[in-house]
Amino acid sequence: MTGALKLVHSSDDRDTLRWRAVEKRDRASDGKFWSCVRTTGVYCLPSCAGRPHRKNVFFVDTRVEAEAAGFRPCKRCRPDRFIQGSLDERINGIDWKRVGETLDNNGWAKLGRLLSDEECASLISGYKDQDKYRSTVVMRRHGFGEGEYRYFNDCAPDLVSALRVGLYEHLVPQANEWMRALGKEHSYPASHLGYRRQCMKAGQMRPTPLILKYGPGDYNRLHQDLYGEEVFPIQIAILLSAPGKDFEGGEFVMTEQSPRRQSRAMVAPLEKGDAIAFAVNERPIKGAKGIYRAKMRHGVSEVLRGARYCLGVIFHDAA
Ligand SMILES: O=C(O)CCC(=O)C(=O)O
Ligand SMILES: [Fe+2]
Repeated sequence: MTGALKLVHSSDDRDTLRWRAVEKRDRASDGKFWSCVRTTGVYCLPSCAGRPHRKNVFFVDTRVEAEAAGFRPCKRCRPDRFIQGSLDERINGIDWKRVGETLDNNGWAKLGRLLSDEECASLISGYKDQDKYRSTVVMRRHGFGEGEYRYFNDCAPDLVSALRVGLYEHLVPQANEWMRALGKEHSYPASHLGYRRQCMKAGQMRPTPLILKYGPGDYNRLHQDLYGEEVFPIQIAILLSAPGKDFEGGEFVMTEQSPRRQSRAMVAPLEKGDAIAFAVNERPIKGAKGIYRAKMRHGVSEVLRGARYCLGVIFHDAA
């Protein structure tokens, strides 16, 4: 009997163990829980070098809880940069409620860090491997800017397919909501496989995930990634290079054009491995007199130094 009882830890016991891990700066505990420090308003990894007082600290199981309670990521241990688990686990761990609200308010939302340094490196090194791609686009030739990009063929790396399939499922409710708000009949199936069938019916069968590569002086003019009638209204980009280290300049920029207004410009600060979700074309905005349509465009400012790579995940296929 006593043996069985011993297995049941009270939350006090659990917190004692957690505090011990914090005291030891135990790396093995990173990602298992997060410490919120009331006095500073930040949350940390157990291995953080900071030395808070026990009385000022409480623990939460997820980052989403820490952020929801109003805590900011610690600048020292960068709990927001910590990644673990399978890609699906990372995708499921995103605070999709916040992403949805931010997409509604701004037309774009950061998803946080999604890819590890190793994953970024493998996508970058795969760029030279022509067999993986169905085509290479030299941007100058089309007046798109300077730089080039390659569309993956149907045998894209597992990582890219998993991103497309996994992210799609979380964006569908928002996409369907936007269609309703815009008064469009269009709707999107729950799975990306189902959606690819819908694209196929519209004659859009060529995969659109791509890698873009920019060197010094390169840039990407403001544009929309439309490839036919069938459009999924939200897309994702993931920065694969480190700003300030691998390259300088090259900011991800967006503009929003609302009826009878000047364009609004927005810059998304991204770090290596970070993902951003943004409106492909139109999105609904709730105004005082009802819902109106805003048009978004995105692009990249000039890269001043180094090399910048980005993975683009567009959900509709191309004609
Ligand atoms: O390089 C970038 O950050 C922009 C990429 C882009 O245009 C896209 O992913 O559609
Ligand atoms: Fe694009």
